[in-house]
Amino acid sequence: MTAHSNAPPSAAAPSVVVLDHPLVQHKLTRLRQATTSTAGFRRLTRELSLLMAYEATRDLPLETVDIDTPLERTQGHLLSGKKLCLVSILRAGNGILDGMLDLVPAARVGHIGLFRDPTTLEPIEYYMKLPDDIGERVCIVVDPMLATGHSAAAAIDRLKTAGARQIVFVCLLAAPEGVAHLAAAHPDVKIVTCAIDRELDDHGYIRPGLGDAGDRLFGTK
Ligand SMILES: O=P(O)(O)OC[C@H]1O[C@H](OP(=O)(O)OP(=O)(O)O)[C@H](O)[C@@H]1O
Ligand SMILES: O=c1cc[nH]c(=O)[nH]1
Ligand SMILES: [Mg+2]
Repeated sequence: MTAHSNAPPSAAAPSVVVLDHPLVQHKLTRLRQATTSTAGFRRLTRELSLLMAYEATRDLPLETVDIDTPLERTQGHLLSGKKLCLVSILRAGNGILDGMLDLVPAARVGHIGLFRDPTTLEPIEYYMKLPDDIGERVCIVVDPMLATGHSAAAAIDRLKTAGARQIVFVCLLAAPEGVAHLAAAHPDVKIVTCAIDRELDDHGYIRPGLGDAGDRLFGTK
């Protein structure tokens, strides 16, 4: 996959990677369409998760190992002892989590439950469970939407308090405001997204966007 680094909207951003691959853009366009069914939305999210995982795991360290093929002894490369933790921001993050676990089934999983207060747009936490050894793991935080960026920043605050040191944030769609907020709050966190949209509207929705990711994933509206 070709990963394309756009100019970050904030000077504080160490890296924002927008996946401009044709497969990603095709699936994202289908996902945006209001006529896409709940089943279709879920399937597309899962497929996009695999493609995003490819970029999100790009910097994982490898170690060289000796192996035997059926023909000869050679050297190969395996993921090193530094282990992964996928962290889903509930509930919409679970749509991405499912796909990523297909690719890295041995990863540990953390959950942070947050919902946005519809009036203040501030995140309200209702749940958190993380592996004890989170500080020794590379954390990939997943949530389909980076809108104001407050949910992502709050979740990453909690992760860092719990000891996490290496964090990547993965979303389907980002607003410029969300990228700027997250980059300012956590300049060490790499952001991987399929697109940076035009703007946030007065209700904090990403435009043109795809609507409410949780409702579309779980059919709650
Ligand atoms: O960047 P922000 O402005 O904080 O908005 C993004 C958050 O909003 C959505 O969750 P929501 O609050 O709808 O909860 P849900 O996953 O339970 O639907 C989304 O999944 C993010 O977590
Ligand atoms: O556009 C948006 C913004 C926040 N949360 C969503 O699900 N969609
Ligand atoms: Mg929602």
